[in-house]
Amino acid sequence: MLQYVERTGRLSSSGGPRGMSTESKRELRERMTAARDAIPPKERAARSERLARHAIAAWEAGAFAWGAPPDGERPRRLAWYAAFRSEADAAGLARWCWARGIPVAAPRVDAAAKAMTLHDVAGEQELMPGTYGILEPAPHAPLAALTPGTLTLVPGLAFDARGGRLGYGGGYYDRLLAPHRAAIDAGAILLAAPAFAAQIVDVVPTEPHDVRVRFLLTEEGIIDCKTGGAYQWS
Ligand SMILES: Nc1nc2c(c(=O)[nH]1)N(C=O)[C@@H](CNc1ccc(C(=O)N[C@@H](CCC(=O)O)C(=O)O)cc1)CN2
Ligand SMILES: Nc1ncnc2c1ncn2[C@@H]1O[C@H](COP(=O)(O)OP(=O)(O)OP(=O)(O)O)[C@@H](O)[C@H]1O
Repeated sequence: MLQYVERTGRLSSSGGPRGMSTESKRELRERMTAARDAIPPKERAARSERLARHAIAAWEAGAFAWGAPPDGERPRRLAWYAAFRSEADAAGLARWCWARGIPVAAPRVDAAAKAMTLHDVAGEQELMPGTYGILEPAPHAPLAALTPGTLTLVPGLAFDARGGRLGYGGGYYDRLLAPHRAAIDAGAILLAAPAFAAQIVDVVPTEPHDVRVRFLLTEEGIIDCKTGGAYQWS
């Protein structure tokens, strides 16, 4: 069952020190890395499973509808990424897509070119350690285009309720998504960030090139940053 809850309810922001607006990107990266690392691995795994369950329920309920209402459709594809370090892990959502025949893509980093490409993957067994030790598709894996109807997962260290995002500073996702901004703004490509609720802060410092995400996928529920709606599987 999927419940709609008011956003003043249980999905909380972890706030921050007073004078939050003066906290730099570097300070926020350090603080959020420490907050995420402090969650014990077993607890991270349990929260990641809850996150995936909320996301699956939201997908099934049509919360990730793309295209104009009332004909909004469920996503046709998932652009996923393999979690590394202490990141929230949305692998449960990717496995659910594979089991249903929904195409899944994952990124490969070309560090020299400072670029990232998406490739089709049919299962986790097709991934291998790449740049930064992150599991990636093999070089010969077919290139995947970001097409309308793709629910695109975007990683990050900190997020705010308006969809502001702070990554590791590589700019990989901003550059990958830059050519697709019109489709993102039109709601044809939906961006969703898997994150622990502890990674949500009052305000993430953003710059014009930063792409906002539409949804936050947390262990406490799904937040629609556009409408302020929150969804919980129960
Ligand atoms: N799981 C996952 N996969 C992903 C990303 C991600 O954030 N998470 N990326 C999202 O972009 C890309 C990889 N981006 C990365 C960017 C920087 C660093 C990194 O180690 N940065 C250094 C600091 C570098 C500096 O400041 O000069 C660090 O964090 O110590 C790692 C990955 C592609 N795949
Ligand atoms: N569309 C773009 N075109 C070219 N350079 C860009 C673009 N977007 C971001 N960059 C560059 O990438 C660098 C890192 O940007 P930023 O700090 O926003 O990364 P991030 O979003 O934290 O990282 P990531 O996307 O890898 O998680 C900056 O130097 C920025 O100028």
